[in-house]
Amino acid sequence: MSSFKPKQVFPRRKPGATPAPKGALSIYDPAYLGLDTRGHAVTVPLMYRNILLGGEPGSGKSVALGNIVSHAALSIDVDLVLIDGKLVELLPYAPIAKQFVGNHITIALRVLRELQAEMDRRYLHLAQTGRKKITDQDGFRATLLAIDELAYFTVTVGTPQQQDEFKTLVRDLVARGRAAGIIVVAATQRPSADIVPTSLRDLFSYRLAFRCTTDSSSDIILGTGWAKEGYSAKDISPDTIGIGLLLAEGGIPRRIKTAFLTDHHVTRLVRRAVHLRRAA
Ligand SMILES: Nc1ncnc2c1ncn2[C@@H]1O[C@H](COP(=O)(O)OP(=O)(O)OP(=O)(O)O)[C@@H](O)[C@H]1O
Repeated sequence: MSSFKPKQVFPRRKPGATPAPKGALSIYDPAYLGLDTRGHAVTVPLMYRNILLGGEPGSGKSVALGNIVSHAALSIDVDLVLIDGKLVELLPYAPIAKQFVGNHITIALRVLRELQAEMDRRYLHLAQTGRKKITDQDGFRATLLAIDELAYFTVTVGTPQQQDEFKTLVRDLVARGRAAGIIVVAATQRPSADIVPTSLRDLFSYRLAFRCTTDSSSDIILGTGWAKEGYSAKDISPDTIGIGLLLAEGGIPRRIKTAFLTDHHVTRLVRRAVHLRRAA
């Protein structure tokens, strides 16, 4: 197996700006997710992308989401907005998050509305400057919005109106956020059409399906027809936690094993991220 050493990339800066602190990563560089079946490192680009993670409870979604959020934590050129219906999964990253929301739909809606307004401001800037997407030279920081458990906010808590508003805001951010430098990474343990309708799923350029109970729930994450082609997350054995099928835009699903950060790793990583962000 090959071992992966994350590139220590110094975020690109405007000419004349103070240099980035040593060891900082950049959101413009791909995030390390784990290994493929040949032992090769698997990375996913984050900037201008959205990522959907799905699978049954305990299959490894939060660990994968943690890998992505960890890359963003160490990337001093991105703000983290974390919405965690389970409260405890993303909580360790709260010290470096611009906004952290637990299992509170009213606050989650307020944060999403603010992000939508920010996205609109950025589109106005793009329109005024005749360009199509925000870059690191624009003076706008990238934002990573991570949502752990879509279903919690879209079917479990809140009134039907709040749940609908949550769905609408997330859909808008997934549909229009990329060019505005807003990355959405969302996880769900309920891969069903009411939680992830096709029209929403298709907006995610990267999809990662962990073990699913049926071929159709696997297809809900990866896309219709993949199970028939032999790519179904139903075939992942319950004993193999952290194994998933990763579909990258335009490719075919690839079996991967995610890297596993222990609580201790995460604590140390966040401490490092706090230091890097203070020094930036
Ligand atoms: N890549 C991995 N390597 C080793 N163990 C893993 C890996 N991924 C997950 N696990 C183990 O499986 C447990 C469940 O994983 P995780 O919390 O990510 O599942 P989940 O799909 O988010 O579950 P739920 O939907 O119930 O929250 C983890 O606490 C960890 O012990």
